[in-house]
Amino acid sequence: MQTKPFRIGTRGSPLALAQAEETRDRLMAAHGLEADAFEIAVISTKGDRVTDRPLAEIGGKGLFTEEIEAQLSDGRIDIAVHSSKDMPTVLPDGLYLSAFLPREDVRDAFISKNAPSLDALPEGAVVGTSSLRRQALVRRLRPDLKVVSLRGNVQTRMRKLEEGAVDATLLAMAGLRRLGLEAHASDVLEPDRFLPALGQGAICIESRMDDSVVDDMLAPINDEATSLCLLCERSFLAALDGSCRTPIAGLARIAGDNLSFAGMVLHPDGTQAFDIAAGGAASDAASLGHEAGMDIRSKAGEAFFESWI
Ligand SMILES: NCc1[nH]cc(CCC(=O)O)c1CC(=O)O
Repeated sequence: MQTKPFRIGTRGSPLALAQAEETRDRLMAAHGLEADAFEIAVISTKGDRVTDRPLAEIGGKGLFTEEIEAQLSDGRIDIAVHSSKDMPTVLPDGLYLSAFLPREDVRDAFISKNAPSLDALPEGAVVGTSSLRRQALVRRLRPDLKVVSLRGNVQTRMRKLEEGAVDATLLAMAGLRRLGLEAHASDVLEPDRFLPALGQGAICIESRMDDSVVDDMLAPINDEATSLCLLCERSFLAALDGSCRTPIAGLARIAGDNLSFAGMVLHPDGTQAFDIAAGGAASDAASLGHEAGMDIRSKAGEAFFESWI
């Protein structure tokens, strides 16, 4: 008798595939299964198909997840593997983030052929990134630089850099490492200066709420510390209710039973930023994140969020 393979849904970019394979490999190791017990199903999303416009412009939550979640909801796949940072805070009914893999490097990398660091770029140099958070942070640290949008997957962006379309770009260290491209990083930006995106570096697994077989399958590969950090970070994001046009950054870290969180919202032009630092028991991850979000909202004032939209 042939048993049905366990189906893992993912986008088709090299990074997404590497993440799906890492998940499969961890499941194989945890359950003593062979690779042929799994099938990786590549699913194309709107975010993958529309490549000529900035993401914030296409708008709509779940640009990279909708088609995958539709297949998950109706049982065509058993789990979906995502980058946590690309996941909206509200998921379709009946689905949830059921496991998080141990977090990779959370930091952003600075990549350039012309300068060893962001500080060393000559005045007026062009930095290409389509992330509103990275754009705002660069403008804040280096108002003299020219920031332009640069979309495409990691490889595409590296190619555009190579071709000289921009002097520098910024990418997540996590993605570079998963693709074996970390040697391309000219510098690594520390979170105290360049706060990463919420969820950066964490692979998450989405599944159906009523699927206890899948829950049991995922339990041994879930990383508890990453899971608590993401609970805090996603609660922060949910409390802020940020549109995809709001530059938002934040990072939770766990040491023993304690969780510390740093969060920030920025004006897209980098001239204004509000930040928050919080800490407490790791078991209070959700409320710490929520309160940090409410706090930063009242600090910034509602007008701040509406001033550029
Ligand atoms: N939005 C694309 C995306 N989503 C997750 C990562 C990196 C991997 C991660 O953060 O886990 C990237 C590429 C990048 O920002 O460089």
